[in-house]
Amino acid sequence: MLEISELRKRFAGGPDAPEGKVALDGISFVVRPGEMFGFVGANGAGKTTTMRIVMGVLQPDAGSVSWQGRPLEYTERRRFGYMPEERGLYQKMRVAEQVEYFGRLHGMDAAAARAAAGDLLERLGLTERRGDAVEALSLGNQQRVQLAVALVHDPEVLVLDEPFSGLDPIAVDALATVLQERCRGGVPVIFSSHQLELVERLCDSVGIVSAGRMVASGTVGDLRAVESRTLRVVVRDPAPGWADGLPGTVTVTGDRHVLLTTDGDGQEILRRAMKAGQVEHFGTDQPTLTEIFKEAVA
Ligand SMILES: Nc1ncnc2c1ncn2[C@@H]1O[C@H](COP(=O)(O)OP(=O)(O)OP(=O)(O)O)[C@@H](O)[C@H]1O
Repeated sequence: MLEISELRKRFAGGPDAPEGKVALDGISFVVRPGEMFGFVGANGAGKTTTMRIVMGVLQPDAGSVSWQGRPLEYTERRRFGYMPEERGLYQKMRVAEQVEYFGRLHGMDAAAARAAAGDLLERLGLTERRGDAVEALSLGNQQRVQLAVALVHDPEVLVLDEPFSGLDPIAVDALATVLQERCRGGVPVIFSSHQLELVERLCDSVGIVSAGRMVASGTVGDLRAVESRTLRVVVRDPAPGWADGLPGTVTVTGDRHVLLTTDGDGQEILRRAMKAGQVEHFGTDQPTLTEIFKEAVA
């Protein structure tokens, strides 16, 4: 597994902030083979810094990164697939040639690189653009090429900084399918994203980072379990004042009254609701990842 332990990083200050900036304040998490890990957090929370340290682009002040129980070195990192925040493609090089070239840089022979590039370009919807220079592509299509470059050498681990940003819904689905396949094949995948519905849909586990610290992590199910549950009761045409004295808030739409509460005795609330009118719904709402995120970083 990939193990990130107690990473700390402070950037040197400039004239405006001589004390410097603590970007990471003890970040730890693990990603297991076959696990898709969604790395989420507000702008500036520390996601990119963490991924750069994992990839050896930056050195931490303290902490360590290990893969399969051993500290990560250049040789292992070479077998990783990385999509950096600062996208890096050769603008004049043609699309297929570029993806093949990166495959060769990772040690593939020419035939294997050509086959893998052709397959990925097909999967990511770029076959018709394979002969175009990268600079002639739209930003979203350049992003697809960047993804093909990260994936071409069949990496052991994938570290992707906002891979879904700027992609249209068709490309999002194509990339999600490719990543899920790699994951099912045993590859740990870390990706950062601000698209929380997507993270919720795709990821086995999620880490929420805030100001350089991991403030919540686990499966979306685990994170939900520690959230306060909201009870939702919908009563049709109830007697006036039916919810007086009950905890929570009532909103009225037409003849439907909706009571939302995180407190109180559910059975008592149900009895009152049934006495007051026709109960159309009685149950707890599952918080979305967006709601969990907002609470965790508040
Ligand atoms: N090279 C640098 N020099 C100084 N400060 C930096 C540097 N790189 C990052 N930082 C600071 O470290 C903090 C973490 O930044 P980082 O890019 O890791 O956040 P992020 O979670 O990836 O944000 P975003 O969602 O906006 O991409 C920020 O306060 C940022 O300004």
